[in-house]
Amino acid sequence: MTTVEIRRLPHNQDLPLPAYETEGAAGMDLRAAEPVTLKPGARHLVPTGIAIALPQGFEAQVRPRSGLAVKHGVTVLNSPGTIDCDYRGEVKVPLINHGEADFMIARGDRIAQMVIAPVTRIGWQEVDRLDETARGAGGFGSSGHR
Ligand SMILES: O=c1ccn([C@H]2C[C@H](O)[C@@H](COP(=O)(O)OP(=O)(O)OP(=O)(O)O)O2)c(=O)[nH]1
Ligand SMILES: [Mg+2]
Repeated sequence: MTTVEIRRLPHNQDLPLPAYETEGAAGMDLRAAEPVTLKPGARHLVPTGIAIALPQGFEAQVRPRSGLAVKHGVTVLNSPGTIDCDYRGEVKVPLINHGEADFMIARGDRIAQMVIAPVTRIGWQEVDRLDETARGAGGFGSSGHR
């Protein structure tokens, strides 16, 4: 198992660290480090009270929790958010309330999830012509929808 350094920030000496909630969970749930009420249509950058140092070759993706989306219309605005491996600031979650009711977040609530994923970095080889394929330039529904 890969071990990753994590730091609790001064305003968070008490919240549980992000954790896998089940044995097969892909993501670790992130908790709000401060309470906030999201009015319908409102967005807010919610602090999580943690900072991490991912090893080179990894990223963390900040993704919505489906329960919040389905039940309340609350989702991660920039989903999937990208935490770069050289970022040492606080992990924050830009939430938006697409629902019709106020959404109350208490300190410690699980508001999103973070999936650690490998990253491939590439270099470009600029060319005048790309190889030919069956698809060619077809896209955006070119193959139909049935
Ligand atoms: O949901 C997110 C997305 C990003 N970040 C942090 C970590 C990431 O490494 C940094 C920059 O994110 P991104 O590259 O998506 O934002 P940007 O608008 O391109 O800012 P920058 O110019 O700082 O790269 O912000 C978060 O805490 N939460
Ligand atoms: Mg960026």
